[in-house]
Amino acid sequence: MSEISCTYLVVGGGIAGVSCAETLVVLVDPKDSIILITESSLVKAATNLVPLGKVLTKFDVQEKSAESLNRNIQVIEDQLLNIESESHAVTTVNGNRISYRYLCLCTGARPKLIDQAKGNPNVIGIRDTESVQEFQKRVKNATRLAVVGNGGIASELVYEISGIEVHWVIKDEYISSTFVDSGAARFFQERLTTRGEQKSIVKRMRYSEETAGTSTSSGAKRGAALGPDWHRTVDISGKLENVPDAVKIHHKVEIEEIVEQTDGFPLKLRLSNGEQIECDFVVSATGVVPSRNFMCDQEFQLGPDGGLFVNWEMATSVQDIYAAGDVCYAGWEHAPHWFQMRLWTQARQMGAMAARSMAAKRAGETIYQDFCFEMFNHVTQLFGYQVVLLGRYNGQGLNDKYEVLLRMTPGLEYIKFVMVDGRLQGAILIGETGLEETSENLILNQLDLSPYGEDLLDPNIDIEDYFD
Ligand SMILES: Cc1cc2nc3c(=O)[nH]c(=O)nc-3n(C[C@H](O)[C@H](O)[C@H](O)COP(=O)(O)OP(=O)(O)OC[C@H]3O[C@@H](n4cnc5c(N)ncnc54)[C@H](O)[C@@H]3O)c2cc1C
Ligand SMILES: NC(=O)C1=CN([C@@H]2O[C@H](COP(=O)(O)OP(=O)(O)OC[C@H]3O[C@@H](n4cnc5c(N)ncnc54)[C@H](OP(=O)(O)O)[C@@H]3O)[C@@H](O)[C@H]2O)C=CC1
Repeated sequence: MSEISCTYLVVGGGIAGVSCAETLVVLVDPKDSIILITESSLVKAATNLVPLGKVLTKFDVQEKSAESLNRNIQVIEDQLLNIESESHAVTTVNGNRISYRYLCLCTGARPKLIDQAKGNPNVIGIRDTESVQEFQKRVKNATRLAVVGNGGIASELVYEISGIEVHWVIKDEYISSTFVDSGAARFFQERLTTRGEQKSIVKRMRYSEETAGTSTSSGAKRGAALGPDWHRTVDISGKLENVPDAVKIHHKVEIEEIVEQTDGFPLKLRLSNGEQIECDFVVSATGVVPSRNFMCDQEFQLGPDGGLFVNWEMATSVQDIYAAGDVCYAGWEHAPHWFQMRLWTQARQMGAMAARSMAAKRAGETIYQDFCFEMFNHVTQLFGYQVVLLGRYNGQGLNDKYEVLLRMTPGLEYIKFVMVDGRLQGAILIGETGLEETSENLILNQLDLSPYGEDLLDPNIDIEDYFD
């Protein structure tokens, strides 16, 4: 067993771990050592940061070789096995024992498959390179796919996939409910009837796992969650040449049972409305569970979702151990317009916050929570549109006691303001609206907008000029 020691030990080569290690490089005394344990030779890093406002930042997620990280970060390709918190040390799968002063756990999450899957190999989740390769292998020989779930992965997948019949099974009345309301869903849905057209082309320099080699001693290609354009860098088309373009959406139903068949399609899904779908396989895009795949001599306090409970400093309940990204549960009292969602926007912000907290603790300094936790902020791409989500964009936590101001130009933009007592609480901005910074300001400063009434979104009034 090799004995190694360091000041800061970060576990996980995803956005949270890399953001934590890179922030430490900037903050800490160069005499203090930083080790990053990553399961894969490829890590995820945020690049091309473009600020769209005070907190809102658009960025790319790039997969890069772990060796290309700052040279003050010592990278060890390995897997965390056990934490001896009393003696401030960890042991790993490859037989290393690493002593630390501060430890930050950024081990991410894994797909939460529907209970009805019951270990059926034809029900799969999508998370990392390994799982997407499995998906690719199946889709190549398939003619009919069922997708269950109504969040990020399902929304991306049904739009991007081609050459295969798609049945999309959702519990809700409208599509993409994790991110948008029914109005925006209608705005998006037209894109599902024109699948294959209007898709933007993304070009990006990318290492491939094959060229960079595999990582863990087991040779498994495990790693961080996929990047934003994963579906454009791998071929995800089925074998059909002529498929009806429209995705068949099954609204307000759930899968009750999955039956294996020996004739025809390998699976038959019984839905809660009595309908049945026969298909080759199912993608269960039904959320994630935090990856606590290591042992510890002390029990961690957990959140209701099984994540490591952290306070605003990203400190867990175990001394000198911090956590960031998908593995953690944000256990502090949130600002009125912030809530946790497992996104790389938050993974990056939490990783940096954990680094600041550990560095401050070491230096005996007082710090405050980063401003980005004042307001939920997320920029993404859905159905070929830029989507910006700010504050309580879907009226989350407002107990249906809010008003909505809407402006929509089909095929161009969808703007929704969520208002309470004339004050802006959240916004959905789809398309190139140019309203990101103004909306952010209006949520943060809680200006009384009632005098403007519906004129606030009048296309003839330039509210950007008015309020900036
Ligand atoms: C298909 C897909 C598309 C997505 N698209 C978007 C999007 O468009 N926008 C967005 O904001 N978010 C998106 N997300 C979510 C986003 O990817 C995650 O929220 C984010 O990557 C979380 O980062 P993380 O660093 O916490 O975890 P991860 O990226 O999962 O990284 C965790 C790392 O820890 C390593 N690890 C785990 N256990 C151990 C161990 N015991 N020892 C050592 N290392 C370990 C893993 O190998 C991995 O490298 C998407 C997710 C998926 C799956
Ligand atoms: N563009 C982006 O920002 C993207 C973000 N992501 C992120 O990656 C992670 C994984 O994505 P994804 O798996 O889509 O998770 P999400 O959390 O985005 O969505 C999960 C969806 O599955 C539904 N669901 C949960 N359980 C069941 C069930 N048993 N039967 C039917 N539906 C169910 C949820 O409904 P309900 O909410 O009602 O429980 C929700 O609609 C998430 O953290 C997501 O935010 C992924 C892709 C793109």
